[in-house]
Amino acid sequence: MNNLLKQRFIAGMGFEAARRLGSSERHGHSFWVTVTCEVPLDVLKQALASVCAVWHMRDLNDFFIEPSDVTLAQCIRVTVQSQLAHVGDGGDREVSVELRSAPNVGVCYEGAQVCRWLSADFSAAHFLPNVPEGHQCGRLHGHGFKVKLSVDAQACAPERLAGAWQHLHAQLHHSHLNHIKGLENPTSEHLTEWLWQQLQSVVPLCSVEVFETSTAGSRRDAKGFTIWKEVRFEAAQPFDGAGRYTGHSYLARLYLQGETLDAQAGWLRDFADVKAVFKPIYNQLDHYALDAIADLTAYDSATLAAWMATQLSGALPELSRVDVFENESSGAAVFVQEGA
Ligand SMILES: Nc1nc2c(c(=O)[nH]1)N=C([C@H](O)[C@H](O)COP(=O)(O)OP(=O)(O)OP(=O)(O)O)CN2
Repeated sequence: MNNLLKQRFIAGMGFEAARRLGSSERHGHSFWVTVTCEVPLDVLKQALASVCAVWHMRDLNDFFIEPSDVTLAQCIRVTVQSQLAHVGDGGDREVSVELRSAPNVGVCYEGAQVCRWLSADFSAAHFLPNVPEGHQCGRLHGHGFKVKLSVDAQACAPERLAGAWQHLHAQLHHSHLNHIKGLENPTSEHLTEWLWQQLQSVVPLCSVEVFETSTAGSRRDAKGFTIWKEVRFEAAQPFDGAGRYTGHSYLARLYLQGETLDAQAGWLRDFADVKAVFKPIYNQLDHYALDAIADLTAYDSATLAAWMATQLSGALPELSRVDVFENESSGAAVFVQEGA
């Protein structure tokens, strides 16, 4: 197998603006926008900043009759794309846009599809009955779970999505998950599958995500399952050619993908295994300077993510993507593609 790496930078930015939608009163939002594209991070940030600057502290109805999340995301995408048309060899750039208009709602524009998402919480107890003896998840414990439900934005209004979730929240909140039919082995993967089955005929579903802890979770979509595990580390980064350094509290997010789950365990791979495989890499990074790593050729987040993906792909054949963030506004994603 030859693993090809495709890298994309991720830039995030906020803006404050007012709007009136339908018959609602004029109200204010703290919007947050994330754009992903292959162009260098500083170029991407500049393009995003030029859109956000125009709308910041303005009334969005001065620009649009109905400044819905979908309209704003579409406009950001087209504007960023046109700003990037002159970069490198030019041509159309694939730009993904995620717009969060409130802490729990937003839209995501990827490829040709615009998805509307709703995030929500529920608190519940569970244990995993099929883990090896002594595994911490074999004991009865609990989580403040988060879910993120994404639907086709053109075919599902926010109220319909919220209504569909209310019904499920009533079943899950303050429950013992193992007692719910279909959740006898309530791994994150089984929870996403259960939610997928419950919602599929009710709303035009794109994906279901379950955040079991603040560092690990699972996603179910039409292609199958993705899980992620996050690890934070503190490192110094060479800043320029003159010997200056800066530093970041980095976040690495490792994604594993598969169509089917281990029948016994009910998961793709134990989150704890993913963390254990990452540990030797973590040990080289945490509280070190990045230029102490001999085979790291540059110190930006894309190079770091690619280096991690190369180190990890042998031990984690299901690895599909590695994200590295320097902070909330600056990061990169490296996609692992199986090549010929
Ligand atoms: N693929 C899966 N692996 C694990 C699941 C799961 O549902 N799917 N569940 C668990 C446990 O329930 C556990 O609560 C979460 O695991 P883990 O990320 O290992 O939890 P920690 O709090 O120990 O992780 P930190 O790295 O300290 O944040 C186990 N695996």
